[in-house]
Amino acid sequence: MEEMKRMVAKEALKYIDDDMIIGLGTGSTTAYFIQMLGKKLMTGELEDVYGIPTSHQSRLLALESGVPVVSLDEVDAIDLAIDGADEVDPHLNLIKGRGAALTMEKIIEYRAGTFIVLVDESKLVEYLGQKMPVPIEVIPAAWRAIKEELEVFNATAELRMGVKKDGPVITDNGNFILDAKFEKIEDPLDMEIELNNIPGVVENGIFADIADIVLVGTKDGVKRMER
Ligand SMILES: O=C(CO)[C@H](O)[C@H](O)COP(=O)(O)O
Repeated sequence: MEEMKRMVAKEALKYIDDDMIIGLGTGSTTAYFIQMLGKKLMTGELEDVYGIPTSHQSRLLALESGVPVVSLDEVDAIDLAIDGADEVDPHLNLIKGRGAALTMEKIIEYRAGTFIVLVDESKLVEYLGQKMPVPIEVIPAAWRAIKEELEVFNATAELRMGVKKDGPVITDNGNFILDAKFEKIEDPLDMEIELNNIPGVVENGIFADIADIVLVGTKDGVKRMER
């Protein structure tokens, strides 16, 4: 599994040129990419590449790896974004947010000229919701009301609890995460919009029609899916 993650991260480097602004996703697969990008910058193989982190995790790792960072309000455009995913359907719709960084990830990746997703083959599903719940970032005061309102969509939601921390997970934006298990998400774009219409929802982990390229690590090498 780790080898597949390294393989796709290495492949993603081929899309990076000098003078690019790159959205830096969150998670273990993107972490390999950030470290490899740092090495290319240190050796001078790449120059003047700046990263826009999507989380504290990616910001700290970028700084540690030698990737200079900028924020969204300092740039005119984002050339490319690289990130992992928890599920990918055949139309390249995604579920993201296991790392609770979905809001900033969507803010950056929606605006990137090209959004490239890095996964291993275990993340490929026939339909969204097949294996994973949809993480939903919510304003803390609204979590219980939203949990109940999600029943309209036949979804069962759990408040995500911290590990090595008592009580709920607090996102980088100071909010809670509800993990909502759906039976089957028939229309990802429609569900993404519906969920964001619930007052108190900050953002949800369905990324419909955003990914341009998915690089899939398999036992036989890297496969490329394109929209
Ligand atoms: O959405 C995410 C974080 O919010 C991650 O990109 C997603 O969970 C995949 O992570 P990993 O590469 O560790 O499997």
